[in-house]
Amino acid sequence: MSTITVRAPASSANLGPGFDSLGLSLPLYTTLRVTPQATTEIIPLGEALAGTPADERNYLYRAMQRLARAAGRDLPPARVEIETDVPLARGLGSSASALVAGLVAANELLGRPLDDPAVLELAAREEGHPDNVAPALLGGIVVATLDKAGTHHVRLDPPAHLGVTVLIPDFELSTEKARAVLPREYSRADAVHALSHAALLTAALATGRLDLLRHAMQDYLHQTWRAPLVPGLSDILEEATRFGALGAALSGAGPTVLCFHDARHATAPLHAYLHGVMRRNGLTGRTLDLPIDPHGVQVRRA
Ligand SMILES: Nc1ncnc2c1ncn2[C@@H]1O[C@H](COP(=O)(O)OP(=O)(O)OP(=O)(O)O)[C@@H](O)[C@H]1O
Ligand SMILES: N[C@@H](CCO)C(=O)O
Repeated sequence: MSTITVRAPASSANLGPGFDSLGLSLPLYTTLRVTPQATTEIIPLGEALAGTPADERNYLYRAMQRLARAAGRDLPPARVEIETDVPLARGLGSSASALVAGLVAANELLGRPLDDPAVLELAAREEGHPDNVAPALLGGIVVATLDKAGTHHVRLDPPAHLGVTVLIPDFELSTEKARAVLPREYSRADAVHALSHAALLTAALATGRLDLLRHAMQDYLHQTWRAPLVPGLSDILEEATRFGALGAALSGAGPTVLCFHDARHATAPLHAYLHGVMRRNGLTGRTLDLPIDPHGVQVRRA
């Protein structure tokens, strides 16, 4: 019986002002191996998934069932192995990566009853916003909307030389908690600030205007409210460009912080600065340089 292997990448959403609408794909992966067999077995592998259910309550398995339901089909029994190197609840789209892996694996298992736009829409509705699931599916940088009319998106190839440095602190922050601190209403001035900066950022990324990132990534819609949950965030947003960052933002709902850098230049000063911020705030964590993943979700049959 052939095994379907699905590898869905991590992602960084918002990029500052693109709240719930802009994200990019990063090369850390959730991997799902599905082998049809007589009974269903769900096997989370590795320390990172030690606390996740090894039964039908598992988030990826529920995603598989969700797709089968949307397709009006029953999920055949299978051995389902799950691995991930996306850190959970850190603002790197672990839930979107898991959701996309589950939906795509079930779609493959069932002979692709849903086309790609339908899988994207299902993923965006399940997650509640498209800014992690769209880059996890499509790779690159994606700007996407989700409304009554469904999802609409444009995928951008990353500009040449654009690299990412992430600071991943050693503590979890659930998206639910980080959304609960946001105000219900905003002023017109805040709305204009947000949409003008998101529009400028999208145009800057589309045209390779890396010089505009610093200004275009300014955001008061969510980062201001979330800063108390992420020690050091305000300093990094203010100071990181002095150490080689092209711009900085809270990654998704945090606590990871993303800095863009020019991949032609050394990033050692930026890493030293970010570690210094962690030390000053009594935090531990790691920093990583990553390219933007151009591929999105990948499927292999063996
Ligand atoms: N591979 C996985 N297996 C089981 N559950 C997972 C897996 N990946 C993520 N999850 C679930 O998703 C939760 C994290 O989702 P959450 O939306 O809070 O953060 P995130 O997706 O990592 O970050 P963000 O949405 O800010 O980018 C985990 O606590 C866990 O319940
Ligand atoms: N746009 C989402 C991403 C995290 O899931 C947020 O910032 O809450």
